[in-house]
Amino acid sequence: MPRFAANLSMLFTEVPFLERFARARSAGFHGVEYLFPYEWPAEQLAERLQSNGLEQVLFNLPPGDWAAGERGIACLPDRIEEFRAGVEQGIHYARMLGCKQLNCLAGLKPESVAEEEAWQTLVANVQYAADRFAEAGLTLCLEAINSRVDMPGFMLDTSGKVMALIEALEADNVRLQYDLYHMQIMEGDLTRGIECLLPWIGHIQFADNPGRHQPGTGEINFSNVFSAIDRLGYGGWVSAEYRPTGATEPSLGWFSEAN
Ligand SMILES: O=C(O)[C@@H](O)C(=O)CO
Ligand SMILES: [Mg+2]
Repeated sequence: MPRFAANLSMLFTEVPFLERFARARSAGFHGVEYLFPYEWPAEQLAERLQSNGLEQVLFNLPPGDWAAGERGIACLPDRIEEFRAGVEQGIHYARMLGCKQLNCLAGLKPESVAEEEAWQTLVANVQYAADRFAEAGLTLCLEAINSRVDMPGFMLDTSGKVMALIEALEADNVRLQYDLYHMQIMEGDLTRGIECLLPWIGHIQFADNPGRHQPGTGEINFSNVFSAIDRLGYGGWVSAEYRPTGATEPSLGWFSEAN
C-alpha cells in the first residue's frame, strides 16, 4: 500500500483548520499536507503535528496574493525580491515543522510578459530556491497543474514542461510533483507516466476526474494506479487532495480498501 497522506486544505474542512490534524490522525493518516502554513505561528502547527503523531509531508512556498487569484510568483519578472523573501519564509517553516519537501508554484503568465521572459525568470528563481534549499537539506517540488479546467495560463501545465525546467537547472534536489488529477486532464496514460518519470517524481497527489472528488466518483481506476505505484517501487508520499462530495470520513472508502 502506498504511504497515504491527507491534504488538510481539502479534507476535513467540516472543522476549523487546527482541528483537522486530530481528525486526520483518527482516520488513520500518519502524514498531512496543506497549501500554506503562513497564517499560523510555526510553533502552533508544530505542536499539532507532534501531539497527533503526524508528519508534515509538504507545503507550498508563498504564492503571492492567493485570494486575489495569484497562483505563484516564480515566473513574474517584477516580483523576484518577494520570491526570494518567500524562499526564506518557506525554509523557516520547513525547519520548524520538520518538513523535507516544499512545492514551488510557477504562477500564471501575465499577458504583458513575453513567454521567454517568464520562462527565464522561472528558471532563475527556481535555481535560486534550489540552491538555498540544498543548503537547508530540502527538496524543491514543481507541480504540473492543468490549464484546461483549474488554472488557465499556469506556466507549468504538463510534466514535459516541468522536466524541461529541471533539465535547465544545475541542481539535484528538484523533483516533479505528479498530481494524478491534473495529469489525467492534461495527459492521461497515468501508469506509464509514473513509470517513465519515476526517478524524478518527489511527491504524488490525487483526486478523481471530472470533479476533483474522491476515488470512485470519476474515470480513474485507482486500485490499478495505486498497485502500480507500489509495484514500481515509489517510496514517497501519496496525498489525498480532493474535495469530498459530502463529509470527509464517508469519502475514505478507498483508504480502508487499501489498508
Ligand atoms: O493541485 C493543486 O491544486 C495543489 O497541489 C496546489 O498546490 C496548488 O493549488
Ligand atoms: Mg496538487
